[in-house]
Amino acid sequence: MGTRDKIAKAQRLVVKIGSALLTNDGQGLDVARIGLWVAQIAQLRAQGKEVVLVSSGSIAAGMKRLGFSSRPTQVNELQAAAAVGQMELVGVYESHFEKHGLCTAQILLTHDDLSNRRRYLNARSSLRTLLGLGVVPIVNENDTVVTDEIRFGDNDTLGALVANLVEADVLIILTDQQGLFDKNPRDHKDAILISHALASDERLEAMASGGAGVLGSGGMLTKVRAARLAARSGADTLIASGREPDVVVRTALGESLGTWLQPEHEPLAARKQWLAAHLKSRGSLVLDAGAVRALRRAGTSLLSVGVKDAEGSFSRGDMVLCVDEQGGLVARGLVNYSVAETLKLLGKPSSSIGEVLGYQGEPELIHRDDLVII
Ligand SMILES: Nc1ncnc2c1ncn2[C@@H]1O[C@H](COP(=O)(O)OP(=O)(O)O)[C@@H](O)[C@H]1O
Ligand SMILES: N[C@@H](CCC(=O)OP(=O)(O)O)C(=O)O
Repeated sequence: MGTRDKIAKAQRLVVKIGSALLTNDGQGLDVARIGLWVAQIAQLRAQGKEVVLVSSGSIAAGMKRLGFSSRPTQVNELQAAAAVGQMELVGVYESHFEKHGLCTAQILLTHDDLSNRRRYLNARSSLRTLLGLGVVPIVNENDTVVTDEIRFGDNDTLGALVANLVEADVLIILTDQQGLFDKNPRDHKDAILISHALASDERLEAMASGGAGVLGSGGMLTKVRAARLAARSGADTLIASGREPDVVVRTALGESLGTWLQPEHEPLAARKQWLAAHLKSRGSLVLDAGAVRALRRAGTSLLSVGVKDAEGSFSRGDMVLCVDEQGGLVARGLVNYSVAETLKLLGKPSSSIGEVLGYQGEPELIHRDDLVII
């Protein structure tokens, strides 16, 4: 079982601070407490570690500034609050970090920035450059321009994707509870803290499905899912209380605080991680039993001979789901042919592609480098 001293050994960490913590019971930002988290991050930096901070709080800060007494429901008002509040949020961080001689940078990301491979590579390169220069990047979702369909929504997911992006060793999620309990501690006095688990343990989702607090967005469920996402690139996740004094520093010294969720598998290669996490599927392919076996056991490419049906509106290069004949998800991958071409190739050997389509493309429907087995 992995241990929390990994924080002490970690070279690169992502620290996520949630809305539930950052705000003074909905009364704007808790500036004094932000100073305490900044001091902990400064200690990590002083030990030579690179830290990316993912911080929520723009909407809560903007609400106070604009005099909204409750969280607006209209998207344009939420976006206005985020635009106003983000200014204050980064200002507070900048002034706290400055006291420790540290320089900060603001990075606002949207789903598109991470799902478009070129922009993903650009985001990765700027973050790595900033870290190399000793800067502490402060990331938030670009709430002012996102629409509902493309929102990350909660910052736990964003934190995990950033951990993937920079290949962090550890993702630390600071929230208003001591960690993940076996049930929502807000509703159950007898809830028990989970100290260690594998991020992939399916029982965690049921424990975490108790909903979010008034100020937060995703609750524990998005934190558990974030841990699973972070595990794809090999990162361990700590979910802990940001109200516990010096929680990060004490954990690094070996104290058993919070919930530690560790990866089970070897990290996926960066390209496959990106594939698994970012693209929305445009259709699906139904695989026969032989193809399912070949993909699962031998890690082969997917050939048209093993595909029985195709649906959706995908083009060459789009992401499709590969399902078995019972509808169970087997893999995701980038397909080499459009849906119209694929339908013509169903059940046919690769050697007939030239004859069926009138031109010779790749012999595989999906190359194994472009496939992620689920
Ligand atoms: N099993 C659980 N263990 C701990 N907290 C839980 C659990 N289920 C639901 N929660 C809720 O999740 C909340 C934290 O999530 P959220 O409000 O989204 O915070 P943040 O803004 O830090 O992301 C807690 O206040 C708690 O009420
Ligand atoms: N991007 C939003 C934060 C979304 C949010 O509240 O997320 P979380 O902290 O995970 O509950 C903001 O800055 O207000």
